[in-house]
Amino acid sequence: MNSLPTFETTAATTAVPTAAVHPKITGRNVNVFYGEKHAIKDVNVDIPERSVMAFIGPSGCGKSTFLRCINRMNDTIPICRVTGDIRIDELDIYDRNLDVVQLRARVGMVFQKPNPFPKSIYENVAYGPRIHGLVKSKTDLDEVVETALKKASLWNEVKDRLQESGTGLSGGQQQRLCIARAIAVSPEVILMDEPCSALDPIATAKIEELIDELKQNFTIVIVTHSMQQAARVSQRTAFFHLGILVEEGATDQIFTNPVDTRTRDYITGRFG
Ligand SMILES: Nc1ncnc2c1ncn2[C@@H]1O[C@H](COP(=O)(O)OP(=O)(O)OP(=O)(O)O)[C@@H](O)[C@H]1O
Repeated sequence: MNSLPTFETTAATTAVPTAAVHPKITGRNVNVFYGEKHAIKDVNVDIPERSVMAFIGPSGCGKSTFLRCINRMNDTIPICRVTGDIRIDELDIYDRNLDVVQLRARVGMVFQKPNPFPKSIYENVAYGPRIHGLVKSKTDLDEVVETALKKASLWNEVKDRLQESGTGLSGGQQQRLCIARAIAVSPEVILMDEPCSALDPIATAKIEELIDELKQNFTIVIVTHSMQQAARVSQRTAFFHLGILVEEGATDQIFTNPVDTRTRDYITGRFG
């Protein structure tokens, strides 16, 4: 990192991206306010389909806030106001006629702390497909549960104890169960907010391996404090600082040849 060239600091907000590939998600002039607090400032971003984008940046820079905009989780915070335009495949997800329940089926979420329901392993996965009416019979449901658990690399560990409580699994298994629960409703996008921060290195490695496989079928956006993790799992990285998306690009480029001094300072450990 010491051989990095001298950098110019770029403008305060990101330019509108000119993506070569078809983006799954586009954000244009996105601003987020918590009351008077301006947490996200004029963010423009394109998130490519079937790949992993990492959001990195120092604590409080707005990574989770922006992530939560993508499935309108911020709607649950009364003082939060979002302006601008966010689209998934051209669909304006802030359209007032949009069904947010349907949106959250298309855009699944995995949280920092594994949060399985206090129900059986089977029920954790079966719940979503059942309430969204995705299955016609018990046989269908069994198949969906098995497929989701297999995709989440958990099936072999739980197939003989599907009726046991999901909360009785180890932390890493619980997180894979939460991923299976998200996958079971066939989302297009999976948002992950520091999904490994409560896990040990072995469980973390399993989740990272899984993320790598899942990107074949899903668009994944991950918030992480670990630059090593961002470098390992993502194809593109966006660096946030003080609510601004400072720089976004191919992960290799962000970590080896960032354009902006703030990005370089962060990845070389000068702040954050
Ligand atoms: N529910 C909330 N109410 C008020 N302010 C909030 C709320 N959630 C976040 N903020 C503020 O918005 C800013 C961005 O927070 P956010 O959690 O998005 O940052 P972050 O980059 O994800 O941080 P961390 O890495 O610590 O999780 C911070 O100043 C934070 O205090």
